[in-house]
Amino acid sequence: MVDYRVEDQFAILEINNPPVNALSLHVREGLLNGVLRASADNNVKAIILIGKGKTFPSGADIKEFSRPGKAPWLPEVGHTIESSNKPVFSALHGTALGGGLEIALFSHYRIAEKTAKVGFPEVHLGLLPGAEGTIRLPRLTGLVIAMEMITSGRQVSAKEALKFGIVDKVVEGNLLKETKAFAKSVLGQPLEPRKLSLCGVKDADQVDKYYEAALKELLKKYRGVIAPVSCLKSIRGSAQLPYKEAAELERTLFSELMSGAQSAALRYSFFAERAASRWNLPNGASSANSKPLTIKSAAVIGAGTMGSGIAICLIRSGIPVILVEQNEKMLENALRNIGYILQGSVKLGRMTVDQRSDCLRILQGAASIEKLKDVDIVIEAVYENLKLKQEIFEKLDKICKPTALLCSNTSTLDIDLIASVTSKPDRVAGTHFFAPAYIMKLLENIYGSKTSPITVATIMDLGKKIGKISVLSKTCDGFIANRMNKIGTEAAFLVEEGALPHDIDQVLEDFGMPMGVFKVSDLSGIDIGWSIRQEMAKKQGITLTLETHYVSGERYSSLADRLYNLGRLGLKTGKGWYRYNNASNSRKPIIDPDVTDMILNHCEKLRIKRRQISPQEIIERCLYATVNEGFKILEEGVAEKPEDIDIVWQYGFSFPRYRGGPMFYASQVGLKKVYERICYYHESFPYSKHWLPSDLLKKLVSHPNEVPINLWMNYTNSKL
Ligand SMILES: CCCCCCC[C@H](O)CC(=O)SCCNC(=O)CCNC(=O)[C@H](O)C(C)(C)COP(=O)([O-])OP(=O)([O-])OC[C@H]1O[C@@H](n2cnc3c(N)ncnc32)[C@H](O)[C@@H]1OP(=O)([O-])[O-]
Repeated sequence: MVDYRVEDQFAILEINNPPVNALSLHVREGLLNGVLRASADNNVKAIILIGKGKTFPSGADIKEFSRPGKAPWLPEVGHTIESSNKPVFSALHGTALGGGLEIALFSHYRIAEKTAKVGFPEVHLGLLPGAEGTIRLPRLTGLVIAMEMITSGRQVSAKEALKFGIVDKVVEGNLLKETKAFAKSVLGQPLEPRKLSLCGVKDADQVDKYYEAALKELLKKYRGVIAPVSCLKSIRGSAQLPYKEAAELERTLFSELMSGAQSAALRYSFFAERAASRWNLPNGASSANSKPLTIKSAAVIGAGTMGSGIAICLIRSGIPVILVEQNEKMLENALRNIGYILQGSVKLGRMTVDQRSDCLRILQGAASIEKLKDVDIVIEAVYENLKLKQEIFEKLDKICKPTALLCSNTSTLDIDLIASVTSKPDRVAGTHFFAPAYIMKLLENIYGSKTSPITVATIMDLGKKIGKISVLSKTCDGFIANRMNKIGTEAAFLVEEGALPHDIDQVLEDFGMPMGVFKVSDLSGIDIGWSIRQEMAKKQGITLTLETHYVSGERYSSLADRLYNLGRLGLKTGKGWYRYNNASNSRKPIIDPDVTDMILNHCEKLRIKRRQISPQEIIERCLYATVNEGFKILEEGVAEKPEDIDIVWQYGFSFPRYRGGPMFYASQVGLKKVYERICYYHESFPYSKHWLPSDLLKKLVSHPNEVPINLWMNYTNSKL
């Protein structure tokens, strides 16, 4: 794992632990032994640490964190490096992150290849740099930069690292050769000034001021998240305490974080995100054995908010797009708006003026779909209406080349029904973007019963290419995201029973959701949900009225329909579940007594006796109903694994990552407890079939060993 060789009186310790040279036990042993051996070898003048393959170590081995670890620990390896009698040079390329950067900070000198990046991403895992990174970085960069880098987890370029004093030289060409050349230029110089444990923090006298300012920012930016504040405390220790005591404080804070629920959830999320990109179809096809097609051109049908957003995602990645819209005025507006949105990206420094021009150059509008005969993929993003979509797909089937993929941005409709009107259902799939499509990271891809593995591979690959996190779902009503989302349904029932919209929003926001469900509903538009409900009613051949309380034996709340009838369509009309000050263009929701009156009126009409509802009940009703549906989704194979569901929730609904996602959250609460509460609510609300306990969940609780291991992750069994 660490190859040792001597060349030109340099001991080269080459770390070889693909794919990212993580600092696993054998790497730590190899480094420790290698440094001791080189230090004792009279033929060696200096030691070079370098990574084989694509990178210098990108951190500690995160997989080791879930099992009891073994010495030597990283700080011990680090101190052996620093106290060597020979100068140690770290030669950085790729991504020198976390423990990797800490090893470099124990070295006496750091040389970086021009394209290298360095950083401390531990905070994203709910941790802090635990091998004295929080003590050493401030000694090089000063407190402000160290605070910013460590609490944000930002990776900085080699050039920036040089400016900050993190690296001593940036080189181009052969990294090892350049490192040797640099080493020769400093050989013989005293090592003591290069040992960070012997240096002070330059701006230590300012620490309280910097700490307070940074803390204020962090509490605002990362509400409810523990690690950034612990990082800050440890950095403060680096300035206030003698080195050894600061290191002890860092270790204590690190251990606290490591044993906490947030880090467990964040580490799970790291692996879940990577697991979600791997997929298996029931017919044996998988991401491992299916090759994607190359997408060189695309078309988007419908120039509304979604269509325009999808077009932006594609052109930003260099894929030429034809945006189709029958209504000329709307097309003109959409093209102009896309220009404005990209202008906004330029202002935010996310793209250059030239990049914006390149994007706009590969975007063209068209009034009819006749022009789409040569494109590789079509993404339809028109109104959520099956008949309309089928008409479009029927036409596309005739116009597009036989190899073109035909995709729908539907959020609920059955892909098989859409595919059924085409002659090539194997080429039809769902590509469900989340609004705003050019910001939200999730792409929920949907396969139907006839979708081919090549089509699946291509849309999953396309997601990655356009910077999305792709998750695969089998077709069903609502797919993973919307089928599972029972928060809105239960929230409306809770309002009928006694809570008010802002009570529920507050509880959900305290839980960590960035925005409560009623605020989200106002933002996306009350009419959106209304038309979905109307479509559903039409399918069932029923008419919904404001007094409808049951639909096909299922409890139904018409509260949102009342808002729709009042023309309260949400933010766009200045009124919805909340009121908005349109005069000042404010998006800030204001509690509206008219809504409270409407709710009380509604309850009176339906003779519902209102009661006090606790925050605990709000969380349980909103989340456990969702989790129960998640287990049904797993049972039916709609989602292949719980990780897929959790990633959908993190990236589609901004579920707090530090809680892992609804399925992981349930495992942390304890599946037995969750199951018991689901049974209790099922008894209390027999007319809501989403409370009918999932068989899989029941089996997991009563006979965990009978559940196929790939359906659930290791974390769960320990919590049962
Ligand atoms: C006594 C106290 C001791 C305390 C010691 C504390 C030390 C320290 O402060 C703590 C840390 O370093 S915490 C760590 C701080 N460091 C970080 O947080 C860095 C985390 N890593 C990254 O950000 C990205 O992986 C890179 C940017 C490195 C590469 O991106 P890319 O090129 O797109 O590649 P990719 O697709 O992302 O990954 C490829 C494969 O590698 C896998 N894997 C990756 N890193 C791993 C790791 N550290 N480990 C294990 N595995 C790791 C990954 O799962 C995937 O596996 P799969 O089976 O193929 O799915």
